[in-house]
Amino acid sequence: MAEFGNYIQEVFPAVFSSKFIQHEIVGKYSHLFTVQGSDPGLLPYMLLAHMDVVPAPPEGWDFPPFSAAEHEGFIYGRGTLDNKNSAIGILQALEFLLRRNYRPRRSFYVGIGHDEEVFGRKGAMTMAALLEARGVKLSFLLDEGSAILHGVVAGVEKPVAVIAITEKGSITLNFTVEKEPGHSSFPPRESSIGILAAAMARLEQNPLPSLFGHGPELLTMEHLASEFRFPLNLIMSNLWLFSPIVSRVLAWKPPTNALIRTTTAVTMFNAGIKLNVIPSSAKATVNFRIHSAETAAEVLEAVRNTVADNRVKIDIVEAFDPLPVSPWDDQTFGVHIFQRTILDIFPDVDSVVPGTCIGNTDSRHFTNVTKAIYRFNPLLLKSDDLPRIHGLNERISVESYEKQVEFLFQLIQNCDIQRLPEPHANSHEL
Ligand SMILES: CCCCCCCC/C=C\CCCCCCCC(=O)NCC(=O)O
Ligand SMILES: [Zn+2]
Ligand SMILES: [Zn+2]
Repeated sequence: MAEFGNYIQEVFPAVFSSKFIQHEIVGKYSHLFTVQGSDPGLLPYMLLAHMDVVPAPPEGWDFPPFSAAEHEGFIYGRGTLDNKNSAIGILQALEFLLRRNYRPRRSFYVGIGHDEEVFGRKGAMTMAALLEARGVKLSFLLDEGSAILHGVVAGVEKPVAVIAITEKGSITLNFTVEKEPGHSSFPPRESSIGILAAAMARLEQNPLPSLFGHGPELLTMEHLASEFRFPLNLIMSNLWLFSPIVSRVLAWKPPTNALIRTTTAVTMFNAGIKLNVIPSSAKATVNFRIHSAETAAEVLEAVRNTVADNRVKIDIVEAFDPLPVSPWDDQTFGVHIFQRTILDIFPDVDSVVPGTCIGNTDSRHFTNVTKAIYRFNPLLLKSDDLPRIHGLNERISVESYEKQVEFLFQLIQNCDIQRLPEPHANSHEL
């Protein structure tokens, strides 16, 4: 982490030597930049990213996950999509602007967290507390969490920019079964492993119900309606009638299933120490991502009812409710800026629609400094790209990275325009 700090100082000299940029190290390794605009009357905004990554076992990768190998126009490596692309992309865009002697009118903050993948407690939380203590109010905050999607939603053929206006809640539970250990030659009828495995199977086989129509996914589908061909466009425009069918279609694929319900993911399972010893305990961890219309307490209650076995002890690792919904209308400065900048840099994007971030981001710690939190990575993602995030062969194309830098370069300048002209393509809707 410290080395990364040295690296950015070396490769972005204009950022680190600018008279109007203050750089602070927060929570030991995170970076907070305050870019002082020339007009102090304008409300500042914030660009957020993170430098930490999830682990990457080398097996199964075409190129070593920490090599940044370039092959056929793609850079392979853990973090290329989540979220070194934003961390480096923001600084790269700022460096380019400074080298052209650009002085922003509107102040802004750049936050690069170092512990997003472990809840952002030291990085993002401390940066947010610092801003709050300084009395900062942001006009908007932009973080990772959604993208330009192409071929991800069944029936939508053109690329659509989905800007997440909220993110799901989360509850992680540890499940433990304790039993008397002993010799495997005279085993008990049920082992701790068998009891726990059965409980996990019940959780997987009884997913939480679809809540389609009770959260912001309804808004997403309404905004996407015109992207579907006949008769799907009619169906999407009349969700009051067709929502049960739409809900079933969305449930087919994991990324859209995640939009309509609280998801259940068994992520860790441990038991046993030797082949001829009955294990004394078995442990599992399950991560639930909570739909906007549900709370962590409700999910816990539903889980207890499904497990329905007192021998399975349940402990909460972490829990938080879904995040508030940010404004989505063309009077909102950030929304206007995103729409305009997407039109400038991605002319093939057919619609800009509000969505839900199905994962969690550092932005959730900033609710006290702004109500306008948006999660959007200016990257084109196809269905085949989604499993690479936290998975194998994570990669970004050189072209996509360049586009990301262009988007940020343009966004910073668009934020300084006194009165943004009307967007030039009226097929794009908000
Ligand atoms: C009509 C919209 C369909 C939505 C389909 C899903 C689109 C997926 C787009 C982007 C990928 C989501 C990544 C979420 C970012 C999460 C960052 C992260 O890893 N945080 C930690 C965590 O959540 O555990
Ligand atoms: Zn991330
Ligand atoms: Zn991640």
